[in-house]
Amino acid sequence: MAFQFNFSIEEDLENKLTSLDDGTCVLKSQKGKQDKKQSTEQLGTQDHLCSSLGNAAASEDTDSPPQTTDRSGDSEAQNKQPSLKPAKEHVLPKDCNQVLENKVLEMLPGPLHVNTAVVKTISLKEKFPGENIVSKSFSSHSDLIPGVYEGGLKIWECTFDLLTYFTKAKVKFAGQKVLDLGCGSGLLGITASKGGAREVHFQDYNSLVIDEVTLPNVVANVPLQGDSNDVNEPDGKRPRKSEIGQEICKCRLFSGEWVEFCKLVLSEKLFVKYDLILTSETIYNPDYYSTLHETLLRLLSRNGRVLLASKAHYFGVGGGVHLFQKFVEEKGVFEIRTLGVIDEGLKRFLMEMTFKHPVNMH
Ligand SMILES: C[S@@+](CC[C@H](N)C(=O)[O-])C[C@H]1O[C@@H](n2cnc3c(N)ncnc32)[C@H](O)[C@@H]1O
Repeated sequence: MAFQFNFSIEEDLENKLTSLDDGTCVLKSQKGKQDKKQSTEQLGTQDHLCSSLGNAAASEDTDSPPQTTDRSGDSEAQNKQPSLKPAKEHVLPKDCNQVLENKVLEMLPGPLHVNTAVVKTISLKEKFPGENIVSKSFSSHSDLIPGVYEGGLKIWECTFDLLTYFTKAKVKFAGQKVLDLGCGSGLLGITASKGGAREVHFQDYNSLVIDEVTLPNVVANVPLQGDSNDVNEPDGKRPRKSEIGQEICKCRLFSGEWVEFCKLVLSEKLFVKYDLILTSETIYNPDYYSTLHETLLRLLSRNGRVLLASKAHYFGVGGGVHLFQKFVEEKGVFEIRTLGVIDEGLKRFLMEMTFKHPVNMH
């Protein structure tokens, strides 16, 4: 399957890269270490480091999580708890066109039922000088660093599995309120909005991911509410349905850790729960299962459903479908069932979760 990368690899960096047998790219000087290593870089052999390498010396996650623990100390204890990275909403800029400045758009290849453009970020270097999540990810040879960078800069394989499932199963988005949880590129939410969702929220752990990847992708693909994407704008100011060819979908973007994200949205007086929560490759770390489960429990509407895509197992981090399924079953709140198994390359699963006791609508 072809992958679309959001970051271009700078020439000098590219020259230092060498390919391993599994398609992974590593720095030539680091190949020896890589041969011995069996850790988080095994998080999916096909969607790998190359995507997060571009501009490796580049940006800074402008609001890195407050480090509640010293990561150089007892790493096992620290990894047990996701850092409580505060959540915030990323307000859409008045002039959305600005978001696409310095961005190169590419159409996603493959048999997707919607035309989706994704951005290649030319250079984050000037915008975010200094240390950053990209270079941290690069220097630790990892697609993610728990509590610091959770992998949203690239498009992970299971996102494409869910997109294919949407088409095959004719998933209905019309009129729904949708959450793309752990959105990264935001392709799931973007597809929902193209399918007529009334409102789509995007959440990613990292603020930089939202600003530099999700937001540009949303702006490039979703007709937004005038310049401000504000449904409260007087009708006369909004582009009419006929002008844009589809219903306007209200999009909101959030960064931060799941518990904090829940707190933020649930603090809104008029908050309405989600009809559909889409989530791809978010169950790799068993330490997060509790907060993820709690998030789904608190944010899903009683008759809503979660569509989740995951690899069978994430080497190095230890999570995977079976472990998560067991966790959910033990909690006893949701039904969890398998919708499909993709048995090429690394085995992957599509799962559905619904409340065991939905509200009787009649
Ligand atoms: C491996 S990436 C997958 C990105 C995207 N869904 C895809 O399939 O391409 C995992 C995503 O889950 C989110 N995530 C993981 N753990 C999280 C946590 N504890 N709190 C908030 N977000 C988290 C991160 O934002 C990250 O983007």
